[in-house]
Amino acid sequence: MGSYLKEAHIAQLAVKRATILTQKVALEHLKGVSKEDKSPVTIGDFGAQAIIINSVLKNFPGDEVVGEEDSELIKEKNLGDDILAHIESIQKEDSAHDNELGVLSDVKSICDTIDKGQSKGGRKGRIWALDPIDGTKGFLRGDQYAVCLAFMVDGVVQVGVIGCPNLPHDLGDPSSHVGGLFTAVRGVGSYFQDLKDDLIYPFTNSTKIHVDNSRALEQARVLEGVEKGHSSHELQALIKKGVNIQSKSVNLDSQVKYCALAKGDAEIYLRLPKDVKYREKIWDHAAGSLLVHESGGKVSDIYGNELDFGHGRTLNSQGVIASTTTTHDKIIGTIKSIIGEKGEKLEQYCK
Ligand SMILES: Nc1ncnc2c1ncn2[C@@H]1O[C@H](COP(=O)(O)O)[C@@H](OP(=O)(O)O)[C@H]1O
Ligand SMILES: [Mg+2]
Ligand SMILES: [Mg+2]
Ligand SMILES: [Mg+2]
Repeated sequence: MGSYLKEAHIAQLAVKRATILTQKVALEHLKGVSKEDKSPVTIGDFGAQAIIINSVLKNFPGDEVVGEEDSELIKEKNLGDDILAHIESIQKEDSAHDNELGVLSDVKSICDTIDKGQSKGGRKGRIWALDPIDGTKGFLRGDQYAVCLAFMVDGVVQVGVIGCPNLPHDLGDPSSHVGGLFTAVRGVGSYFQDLKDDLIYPFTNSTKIHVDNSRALEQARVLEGVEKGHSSHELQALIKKGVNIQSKSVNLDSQVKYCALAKGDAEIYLRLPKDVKYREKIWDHAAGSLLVHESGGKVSDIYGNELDFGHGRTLNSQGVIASTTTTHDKIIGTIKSIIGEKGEKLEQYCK
């Protein structure tokens, strides 16, 4: 099987166009509406999903898309004209790529395009997994968020592209430039480039990135989410204690955590379940997990099993541990020593 470089290039162009749209929304009006499950969604999520699905299906018309959002709230809350205005403004700015990405010019086609993201996923065929804004809560706070797109074949992620408009180039140096575009292609590697630089071909203007395996476990830099409802910070603290890591974690929203790990700015990303029944969405992890894999790291569920992206719209496993290869086994061993080999004691930490 060849490498999916054309898919990667279209994904990069589409993610970049969508990311710029989200930045404009962030500047102009940060307002969310509440979805059925009470989680927030914004004009930025809808606009980004429309742009990316339109671009993907223009180039690969037979493919399916598993996208997070649908158009119901656009109609209910009358958001269509606002979304259209943002899409038209970004298309005007990025018109050089209209031939490759296509354009959207009315509310009905925006809604129809967003609703093409309802694939059930699965183990067969060419399927894209899209999170138009991952970390919507971070986006609304003005913190980290990411635009995430993955391409899968027969349930295996082949390409992952993540736009991170607010991520410092060096996580340890807050004064460094912000804004990155991360790309992973299975068998080829993981790459980083400045979000503002031109995308001439997948890896022009970009740097190959690697995880940093040089630190001892006790010195490892740990990443966790910001939202206490999305992962168990209590269990994460116990695991850190168990492996003797004393430093404070860096809390970041979204898949920028995978990006920071992949480029060697951190060693461990802990995501322990807050709810034993919760199953992670594939769009929350598909792109990021390939990025870490291709940069030499390891990603698994909390028991050390590989994530299965062919199961459907969700994974059929609990939590995520992403880390350098040198630290992974010890973390999984420590988790099992706390929650039991099969998670017998997990429930007592999930309230
Ligand atoms: N109970 C839960 N457990 C784990 N993840 C959850 C969750 N409820 C929501 N999420 C997911 O957490 C994602 C954000 O991750 P993080 O906390 O690392 O920033 C959300 O993505 P969206 O913001 O795209 O909806 C959402 O899908
Ligand atoms: Mg959401
Ligand atoms: Mg998400
Ligand atoms: Mg989202």
